[in-house]
Amino acid sequence: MKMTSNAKAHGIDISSLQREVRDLDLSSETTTLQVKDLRLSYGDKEALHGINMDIPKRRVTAFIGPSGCGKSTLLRCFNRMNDLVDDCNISGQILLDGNNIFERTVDVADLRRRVGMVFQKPNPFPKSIYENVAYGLRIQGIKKKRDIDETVEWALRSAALWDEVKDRLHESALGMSGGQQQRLVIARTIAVKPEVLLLDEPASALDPISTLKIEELIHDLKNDFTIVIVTHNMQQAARVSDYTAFMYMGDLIEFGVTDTLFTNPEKKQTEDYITGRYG
Ligand SMILES: Nc1ncnc2c1ncn2[C@@H]1O[C@H](COP(=O)(O)OP(=O)(O)OP(=O)(O)O)[C@@H](O)[C@H]1O
Repeated sequence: MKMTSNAKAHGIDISSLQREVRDLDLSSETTTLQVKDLRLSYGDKEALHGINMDIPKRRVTAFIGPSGCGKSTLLRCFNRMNDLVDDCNISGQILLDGNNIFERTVDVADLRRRVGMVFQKPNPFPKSIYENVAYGLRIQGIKKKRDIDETVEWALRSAALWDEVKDRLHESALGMSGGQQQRLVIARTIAVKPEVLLLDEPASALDPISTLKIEELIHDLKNDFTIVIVTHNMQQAARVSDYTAFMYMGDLIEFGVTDTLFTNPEKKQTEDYITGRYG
């Protein structure tokens, strides 16, 4: 069944997206990541001013908003990548399956396995295609070749890359196209079976065909993973996500079902942004 809405915002015709009609409702979702009064400062400049939100399990959540509003900063909190930034102070909580990820006892390497991240620019290791995907498994101590072979194939198939690379698994990953490299990085990330996949503008460095493949991949992967994607491309947010969060200057302005947010936003700031009045 297709959507029947004719609403258009920012040139986005939601009715043309041909998505299944589902009764999405944030309040009836299971929460994977719960953000509670999260504040973050770089030095004396506060970049997140107290964010509260529940990221739903096995859905795609998009973060949109003008440059500098804090999308990547918030995304990086979910696997504590901001720990690597000097002079960065965080208060509040993020609960992953109910446990605060900022607790001292949390093993950050384990957290980053459970919450994997893919960046804007594909960053394959200078190793073979096979070894890129096997890398995380070896770190986990998996030694049996058959187990590694099976997971490498599963991850490459899940990343819609297997058919393109199965005959050259032992060639360098650096010889792949940018779009293939990004799918390889996604395969590498999912090989260790994370619960959450963070995607920071994963297609912005790619051509339109590779972008489409990444978007199709996101659609397939949400059956198994909770996905959070930062994107500047509102058409992309509308195409791939179930829920969208609109941020502005360090605040979460509106968070809800993507189709509703794009066609009938509650807040004027959201409407101004999606209709192209600023940003
Ligand atoms: N490492 C850092 N050190 C200091 N300030 C930072 C750092 N990273 C981000 N900021 C500041 O924090 C604010 C939010 O930045 P962030 O990159 O999260 O925004 P964004 O919405 O992802 O932007 P863009 O869409 O341009 O990537 C900005 O004012 C930015 O200058």
